[in-house]
Amino acid sequence: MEVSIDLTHVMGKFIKDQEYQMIKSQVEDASDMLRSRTGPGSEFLGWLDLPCDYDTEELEKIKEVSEKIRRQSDVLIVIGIGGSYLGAKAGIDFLDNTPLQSGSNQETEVLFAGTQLSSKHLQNILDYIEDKNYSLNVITKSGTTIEPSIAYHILKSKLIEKYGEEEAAQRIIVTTDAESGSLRQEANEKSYDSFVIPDNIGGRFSVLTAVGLLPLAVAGYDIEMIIKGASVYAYNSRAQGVKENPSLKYAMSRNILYRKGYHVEVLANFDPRLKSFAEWWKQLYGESEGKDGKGIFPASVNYTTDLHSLGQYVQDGKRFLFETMIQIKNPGLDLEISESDQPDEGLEYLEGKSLNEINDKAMMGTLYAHVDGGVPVIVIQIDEVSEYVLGQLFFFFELAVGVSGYINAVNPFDQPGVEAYKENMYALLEKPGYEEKTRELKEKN
Ligand SMILES: O=P(O)(O)OC[C@H]1O[C@](O)(CO)[C@@H](O)[C@@H]1O
Repeated sequence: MEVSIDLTHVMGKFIKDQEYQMIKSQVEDASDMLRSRTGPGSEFLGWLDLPCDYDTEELEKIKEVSEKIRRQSDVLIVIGIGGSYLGAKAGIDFLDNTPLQSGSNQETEVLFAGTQLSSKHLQNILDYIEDKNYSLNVITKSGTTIEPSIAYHILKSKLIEKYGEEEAAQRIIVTTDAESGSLRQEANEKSYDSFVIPDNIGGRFSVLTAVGLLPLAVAGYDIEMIIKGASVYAYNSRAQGVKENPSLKYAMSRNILYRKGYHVEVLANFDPRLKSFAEWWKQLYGESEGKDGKGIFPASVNYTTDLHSLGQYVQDGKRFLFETMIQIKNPGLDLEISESDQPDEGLEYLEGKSLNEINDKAMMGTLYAHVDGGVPVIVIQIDEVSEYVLGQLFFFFELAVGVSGYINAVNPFDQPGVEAYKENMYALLEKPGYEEKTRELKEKN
């Protein structure tokens, strides 16, 4: 497989063979529970067979609608938050060939709105699209999330102002629940192009549905190859035990480390194309595992940049961290260091070497240093940057978190904790239905 895991730098020093042997049966039980759909949250396991049983009609519809958007618009604004945008952003930034701005080399640029409540951010988007043709893809499973609802409200009224009701309806694409919510109703009434987020797939596991695939197709990427990568990984992993299955090995090793007091996992990359991928991973792991007073806290660093900031803490600070480094074996483009015309520049030892080679040494140097400093380092290797590998990587992490949550005896498919702030916010905004909470919060002041 194009995604593999290397435990050389944790086994022995941080994980004893007996620990591995003793947790093995728990990992296999957790995996069986997932596969047999007998564990908590099993009504949300639609993602598990999704890539292998992909609905070809749905895929064709995604491609058709993406072509229509590409024909009519310079910009697609994806409106969504959490699982309703992180996967698309992760994929677009991972596959992006231009180092400076996400999506900027594409015919139709993909921007994201509704990802927070900043007026400045929204105004920047409004200014940017002023003289451009654009479409909106509003993505929300619940249809009630406040950030995308506000962004949609503002952007839709601008769209209608610019194009009129009739043409605006050709430029709005809704991705939401099959039946419930006002957005579904609006999509039906106005005949918008629309996609369904299946009931049995939670937001953070939805990247391989139209949620992630439509924006990726609009950005010009081969979504069939993404599904192919995920399906090959999903298919092969079905028959594999802990010894062969990279997701199970990952779930196993991080749980052994967690039990030994390594409570924070730092996902480290050595390529900015993986920066947004880490954001997708943080939501997937944070919402799936952080509950019932338990769970590994998922954090991320972007090396070598962060070696000059957080690197100090990782090397030398409090010892409760373990690192998971993603290594791209063939990163593609490789610049060579030419001969210097200034003899005392101090770079002579690098002449003739390439940037990828130097980056590789930076990674190995960091890995050895961190292991010596008491940080266990798991290495996940991917062959290259491609749609196929992206599909594999998405599925690798989804499968691992399902198993990992079960090993730690939590329901990895719910997220009750995110409601607390929402209730307070609604009460403070005096939303009807929250009167009692409003009174309670006002008494705090
Ligand atoms: O797609 P929705 O319903 O707008 O939700 C967006 C995100 O908000 C959350 O519910 C958390 O508030 C996530 O689980 C989800 O991905």
